[in-house]
Amino acid sequence: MSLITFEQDRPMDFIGLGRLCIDLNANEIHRPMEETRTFTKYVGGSPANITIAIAQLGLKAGFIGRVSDDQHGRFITHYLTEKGIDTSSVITDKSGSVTGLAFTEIKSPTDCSILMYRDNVADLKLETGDVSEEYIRNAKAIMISGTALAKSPSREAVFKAVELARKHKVVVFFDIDYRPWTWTSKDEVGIYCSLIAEKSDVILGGREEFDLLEAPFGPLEKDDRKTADRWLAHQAKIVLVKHGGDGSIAFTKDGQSFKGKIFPARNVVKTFGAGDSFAGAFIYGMMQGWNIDRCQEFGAASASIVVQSHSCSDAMPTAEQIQEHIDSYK
Ligand SMILES: Nc1ncnc2c1ncn2[C@@H]1O[C@H](COP(=O)(O)OP(=O)(O)OP(=O)(O)O)[C@@H](O)[C@H]1O
Ligand SMILES: O=C(O)C[C@@H](O)[C@H](O)C(=O)CO
Repeated sequence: MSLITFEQDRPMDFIGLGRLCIDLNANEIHRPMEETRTFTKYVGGSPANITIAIAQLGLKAGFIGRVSDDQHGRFITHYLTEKGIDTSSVITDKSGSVTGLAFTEIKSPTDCSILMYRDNVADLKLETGDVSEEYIRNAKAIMISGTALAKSPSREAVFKAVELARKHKVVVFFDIDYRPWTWTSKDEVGIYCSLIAEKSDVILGGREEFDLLEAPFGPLEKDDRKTADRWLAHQAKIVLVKHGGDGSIAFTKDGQSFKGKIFPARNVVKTFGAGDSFAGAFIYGMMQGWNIDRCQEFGAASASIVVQSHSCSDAMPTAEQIQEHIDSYK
């Protein structure tokens, strides 16, 4: 029997929840931000990227979020619509908030960083009233981004969405997605993200992200198996710990673990976007009923494609492109 069951009678496959932002990726690569003069604009925000990846793979996706009432907000909503993503739960925030910006610095294929401007951002204005029970009930799965827990009222909106998802047997994916901006303390990150991790079916995060969840409650052990067991004792059936270019390990409720293979990128442009493309393709695989190994392989191949591209959202591959990439390593 499969570890995760997706209710098949739902018109929507997947809902992303959280930030809808803009990435400004440096055009002049291999130099510090101080020397960068021009950037290319893309839709960004990790949960947006994951939802775009899933739509690109042919699944029916929607989004719950808020955008700013300006040109940037409209740019994002139009882009999602063009990608076939349902935006009926994407609300235009009228409070004078702005779109979050991520300036990316590409110093070398291994040295990349992100500088975020996130004061008064629209995505964190998401309210409980924006979360419709009917919308959630119509989906097979929902993905929560940990950053949506950084502030109220978005925090309460997340808790409402997760409770409704549980009530209607909608599979809850939780991507810890830690971004230092907008949180007020690390204890706050650990405590709120832990509360959602306890209620989630599948948890994805990097080693350091899982450490943040454990930090408020005792000395860190930095042990993937122990981390997984902590969450598998709650609701989780799969805990996936990501280790950058070294791949990932998936731990399952039945006590097994699976080390994901990687497809070393031949021509890395930048490192960010790997996690989002991995998550999109991994979730797609799960929704096809594939075994964990194959889901991880698909995720890793998608990430390998995206790190060789300038953007994240625009570069999300189709299922055929991912399969071709896998075959090219045989
Ligand atoms: N340089 C690379 N070449 C090929 N595959 C990679 C590379 N870097 C990462 N990956 C793949 O992507 C997966 C996720 O990467 P990573 O652990 O960096 O996620 P992340 O930290 O969430 O990424 P992001 O930088 O997007 O936030 C890895 O498990 C691996 O399969
Ligand atoms: O998540 C963000 O807000 C920024 C992303 O769009 C960015 O490109 C990235 O970091 C991908 O992991």
